[in-house]
This record gives sequence, C-alpha cells and structure tokens, in this order.
Amino acid sequence: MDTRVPSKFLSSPEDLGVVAVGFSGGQCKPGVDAAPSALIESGLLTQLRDELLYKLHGDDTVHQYTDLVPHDDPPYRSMKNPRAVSSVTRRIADQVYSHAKEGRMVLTLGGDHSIAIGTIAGTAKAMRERLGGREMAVIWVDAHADINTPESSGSGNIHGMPVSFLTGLAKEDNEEFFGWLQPENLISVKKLVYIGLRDVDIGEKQILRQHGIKAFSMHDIDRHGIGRVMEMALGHIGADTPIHLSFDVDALDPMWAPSTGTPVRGGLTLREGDYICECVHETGSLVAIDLVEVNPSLAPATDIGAHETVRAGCSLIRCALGESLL
Ligand SMILES: NC(=[NH2+])NCCC[C@H](N)C(=O)O
Ligand SMILES: [Mn+2]
Ligand SMILES: [Mn+2]
Repeated sequence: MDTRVPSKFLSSPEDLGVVAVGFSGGQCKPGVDAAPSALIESGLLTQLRDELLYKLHGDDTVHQYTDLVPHDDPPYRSMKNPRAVSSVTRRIADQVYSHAKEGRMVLTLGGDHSIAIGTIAGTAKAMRERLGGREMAVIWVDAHADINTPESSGSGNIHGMPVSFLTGLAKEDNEEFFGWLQPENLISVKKLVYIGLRDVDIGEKQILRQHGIKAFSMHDIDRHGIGRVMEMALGHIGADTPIHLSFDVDALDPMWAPSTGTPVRGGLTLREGDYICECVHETGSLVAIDLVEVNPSLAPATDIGAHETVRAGCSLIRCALGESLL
C-alpha cells in the first residue's frame, strides 16, 4: 500500500536513487563495507520496491571504489587514509548529486560515517540548484557528534570529522584532502540538528557550544520524551527547508544494534529510532537518507547480533521512506 506523505521538494518522489557504498576507510575496523550487501540480501530493496512502491534507480551493485584507494596513503593533518576518504567521498557526492538533481529521493547505504561528506555535499548542491539557492537542513542521529576537526580529533579517524568539513569549520584547500568541497556543498551550523548524542569529545563540546548548534542528547530525550524532542527538532528547522537525514546505527542502544564499530550504552530504543524516521517522513521535507556504521562482522557473542542490527537498519529506512503502522 502506498502510504507515503507527499513530498514538498522532490519532483519525482516515487523515484528512489540508491547508492550502496562498500567503504570502511573512515575508521579502522574492517567489515562495515559489507553492510550494503547484508542490508540488500535481507530484502531491503525488494521491500522498498514491492511494499512501499518506489521505482529504484542506480543499481544493486555495491560500489567498492577500489580504483580510488591509493596503495600509499600516509596521514595528513593527523587524518588516517585521507586521500582515499577524500576521493571516495568526492565520487559519492557526484553519484548522490546526479540522483538529487533529477528530483529523486536518495538512499545511501554505508559504509562508515565519513561517507556523509559525499552524500551531504551532493544533496546540498542539488537542493541549492533546484530551489533557487535554498539551504538544506541536516538531522544527524548519532551517539557521536562527528564534528572533530583534524586537529581536535584524538583518533585521526575521519568518520569522527564529517560534520566539521561539511559546515566549513574544518578548511583545506588541497583537492586531495577535501579541498574539492565548494561553498555550494556545505551546510550552515544553524541548519544542523543532532539527536541521540551521548559520547561527545571535549573539543567537540566546545565546538557545539561556540556555534550554538542545536543538539538533543539522550538526557534531553529522557527529560522530554522523543515526541517532544522531535517537535523541537523539526520546529528548529522549519517547514520550508529540505531535510537530509544522516542516521548512524550506533544512535540505537547496543541492545538493538550491537554490530557497530563504536557502540555506546544508554542509547535509543528501536522504536524511538523508528519514530524519529517516521516524524521526518511526515514532514514531507525529506530529500535524502544515509544509514551508516552497520558492521555485520562485529557480532558480540553470536551472529544473532549482526542479523538484529541489519534488521534494525532496514526498519529505520522503511520508516523514513513512509512505511506506516496502520
Ligand atoms: N561515526 C562514528 N561512529 N564516529 C565515532 C567517532 C568517535 C570519536 N569521537 C572520534 O572522533 O574518533
Ligand atoms: Mn556514531
Ligand atoms: Mn556517526
């Protein structure tokens, strides 16, 4: 049954561009590159086609981007695998842009969260072009803020830095190291909203405070409930702004999503995660969604964990794309 809410900013909202990114270079644990295949094998795309009635574009093949990963990629400004992540995200930006400029909804299956440098760069540019220069908003659902600069990062893992590059807080002129990001690829810190935070580095807290970035931590969700938090989050963005939803599966409690590289206890229930996605769908403003950091090879104790995490990821995506309960 077609239960989708009419879309405000897409010219062909029933068309879904799918980008499957088998890339793990933004962090050090292998396996997160296998997530797109695991999600697809569990039937995600079939469900989107047959149950939610989307026309899928792009392909079922998972991009490995091996042609873009150099043999030798020494750190730069303390970033690990900087050339690989820069060139892969640059390619992703083109892929996402080409779907979004056609007025399609875009679904990107990661991969680690560094890939959001590409997805958001792609939609931000397409929305500006399609909507007369209008800025897009980003809802970043995550245990982490991923807003370290190369200098503030303790790990050097670029999956902890995408938001600093996307907001222009981290700057770099060299094309080899994200210098390809142009003003039209960036988003404003005023249009960024976090939900689910509970493991934020000291340097990141300073950045959030200094720029007055809207953030709803797990504490806020405990205090107000997820219903009120979503009202406040969407109220901050406003009804006339396209939304890119970037969902890190580690926002969910490890009880629901144990197979992920940097799990943090005290997270969202699966129902709260689904609710966030349903509310974003209901706005009619959603233009793109990323699901990242599912790592099927990290299954504590049994491989039931991997299966559960993949299932949770599929559920989040279906909710964001209009699956309704009744
Ligand atoms: N996308 C993620 N899971 N990010 C985790 C980031 C952890 C830590 N803040 C770092 O910068 O390394
Ligand atoms: Mn995270
Ligand atoms: Mn993240």
